[in-house]
Amino acid sequence: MTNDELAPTSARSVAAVVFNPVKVREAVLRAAVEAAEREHGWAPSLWFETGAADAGAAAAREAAAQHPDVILVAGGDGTVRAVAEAMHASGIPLALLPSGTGNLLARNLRLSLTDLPRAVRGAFAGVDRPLDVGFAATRTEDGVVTRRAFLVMAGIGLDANMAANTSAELKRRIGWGAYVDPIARSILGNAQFGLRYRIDRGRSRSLRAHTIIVGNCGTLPGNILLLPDAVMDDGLLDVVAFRPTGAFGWMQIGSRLAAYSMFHRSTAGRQMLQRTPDLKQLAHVQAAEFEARFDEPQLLQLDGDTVGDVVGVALSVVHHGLTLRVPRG
Ligand SMILES: Nc1ncnc2c1ncn2[C@@H]1O[C@H](COP(=O)(O)OP(=O)(O)OP(=O)(O)O)[C@@H](O)[C@H]1O
Repeated sequence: MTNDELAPTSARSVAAVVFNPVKVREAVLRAAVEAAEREHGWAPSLWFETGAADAGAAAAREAAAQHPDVILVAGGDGTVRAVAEAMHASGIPLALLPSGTGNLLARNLRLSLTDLPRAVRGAFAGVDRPLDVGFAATRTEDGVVTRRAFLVMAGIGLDANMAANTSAELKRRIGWGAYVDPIARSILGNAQFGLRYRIDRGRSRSLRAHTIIVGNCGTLPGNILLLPDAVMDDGLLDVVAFRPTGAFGWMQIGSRLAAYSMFHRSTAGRQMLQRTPDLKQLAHVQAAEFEARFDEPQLLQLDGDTVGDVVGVALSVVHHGLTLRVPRG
């Protein structure tokens, strides 16, 4: 039976499932979804596969065109990013079934990464919460401007090189440990780049940095808390520029990130962190918009996927641009 034949004809609710067949065990996923349909009296769900050349945009558009009550996304951050970009304006809630390697969005939302039945039940009977959607308008050397969404982070410099140089096979086998080698090489190379930037359309300033990360969420791979002030639905992006000078600078950044992870868990710890002055090597600012022009083309990554070299980027946020459906509690 095709999805058209299954399209909702009655008052029964219906879900759409967009899934990455490379990342999920389809039979297990279908069994969990069918169990939830029976439990909640929903119509049979509509199914859409992502493809090697299209990480989810086409599937998400087809899914949204059927006006389902919720769209479940089974895949990693790349799949979620592509799906959210294509369907966020529809207003249909999105439920995550984390199935990637990093699952950074799910980690930042503190969702279970292993309990598929719970994640599926959450899609059928969870609660809706708003999420800000980041947008990156990039300009390439030949003048082409492209606008893409991101939900977790945009990274320029070391961060984007890490995303580009980490082999998918290694990531699959050893997870985030695969990032150690590219990080080490980038630190030893200590390549900095020059840029001119503006915050919230203010004065243009220049800066040299090793890497710049602009986050909607604060936690990096390996559970490293990079942006302790980042809140996913506050209408703001958190911008941090890594500007270490030599090995000592990297050590200071390392100790500061360790302190974030250690103290952020308690209220007293968070208050102490708020009183601690920013580290010069780790300059941080919150903004609704961050624009940058680079002296040389720089690699950009969005939610872990490399976009390519860009000469400029404007990063902004749509406050409550997406509705997420998450499990209760
Ligand atoms: N049908 C398919 N066949 C082959 N490859 C696919 C197919 N559908 C999607 N892909 C590939 O899967 C990639 C997206 O993977 P996804 O983001 O789901 O997982 P991940 O990379 O492990 O996630 P994370 O960023 O969380 O580590 C896309 O680059 C896309 O090319």
